[in-house]
Amino acid sequence: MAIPKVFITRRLPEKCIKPLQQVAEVKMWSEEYKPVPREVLLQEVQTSHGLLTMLSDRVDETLLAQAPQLKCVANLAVGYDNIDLEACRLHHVIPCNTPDVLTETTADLVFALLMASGRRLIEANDYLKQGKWQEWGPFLMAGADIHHKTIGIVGMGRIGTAVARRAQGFAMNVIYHNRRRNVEAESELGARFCGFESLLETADFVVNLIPYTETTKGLFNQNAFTKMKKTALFINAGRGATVDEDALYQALLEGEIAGAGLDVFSQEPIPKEHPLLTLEQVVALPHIGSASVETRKQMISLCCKNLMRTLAGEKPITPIETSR
Ligand SMILES: NC(=O)C1=CN([C@@H]2O[C@H](COP(=O)(O)OP(=O)(O)OC[C@H]3O[C@@H](n4cnc5c(N)ncnc54)[C@H](O)[C@@H]3O)[C@@H](O)[C@H]2O)C=CC1
Ligand SMILES: O=C(O)C(=O)CO
Repeated sequence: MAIPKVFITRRLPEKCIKPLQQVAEVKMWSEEYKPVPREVLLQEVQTSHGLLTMLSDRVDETLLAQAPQLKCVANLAVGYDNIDLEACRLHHVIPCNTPDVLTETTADLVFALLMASGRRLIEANDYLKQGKWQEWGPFLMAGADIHHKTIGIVGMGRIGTAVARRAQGFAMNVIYHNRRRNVEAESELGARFCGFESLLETADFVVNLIPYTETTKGLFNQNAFTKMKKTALFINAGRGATVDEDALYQALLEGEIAGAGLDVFSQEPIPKEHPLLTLEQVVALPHIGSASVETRKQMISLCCKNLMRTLAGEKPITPIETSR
């Protein structure tokens, strides 16, 4: 094959993609913070052998039908709900993701979000900077304890297990719900398997790390929030669409649950005027779970390696695995 062509859908540091540039003609969308327009992407795929995509790019039948030479889509994320896997299979395109390299970084952020929500860190910071701090008071910005509380992890895969390991350091009681039993987490971390409803009723911190699929769409609905303790905090770093956000807003407003820490939303970026952002008991982050400089470089490097291998006719390191 003549030199293959790769299109990257966001501007990435030249240094990170150098190895890829040595084996392929690489073209990159010029913006770092704006997604490539759909029509540009549809144009570019017509001549591309490889694509390096972001989680905001839809890789579907329409796109793949216009990409006769495409061999690989390397997604800069472990989640792959933006990719139609069946369409990839039909078009003989290998989809890849970035598992493992982001696990610990994302678990750090999940724990930070849990702590920020429990101990009201953002509210307290704003209170001080807005000049509201006049005197020390016994219950000034008093939050919820984290140590010795029960954490309920929904989606006990790689990241869930890494969060459980952190929770162990805080002497938390770890319960989890997952499609399959996680024997490693049970034996090494003392995590206890639970039915979904039982977890909701028991946990002080409900942590969502489940992928978005047809089955998990809107899993956290009004019924789920009603089951949670009134003192519970809901942490979401999985995907926004696994949550009915109207129901979450109502649950927070009516005191069905005490607060939420959210890194992901149904619509990203979430509009500034969204009702959830008006609540002081909500800590909201712009989807930064895996956003450390080191990890983002590793994710880019893994995407490049997957593309290079596939274009050379070899097996990629991390083709998307759906059987977990
Ligand atoms: N906020 C952020 O920046 C990030 C978010 N994520 C999200 O976290 C998710 C998890 O990532 P990993 O832990 O690496 O994936 P994983 O595949 O190791 O873990 C997911 C777990 O969820 C379980 N699961 C799937 N469907 C289920 C269902 N219907 N009921 C019960 N359990 C179910 C699977 O069995 C698996 O054990 C990703 O799919 C992504 O959506 C991942 C990285 C960063
Ligand atoms: O990897 C993912 O799935 C993310 O959401 C961002 O790292």
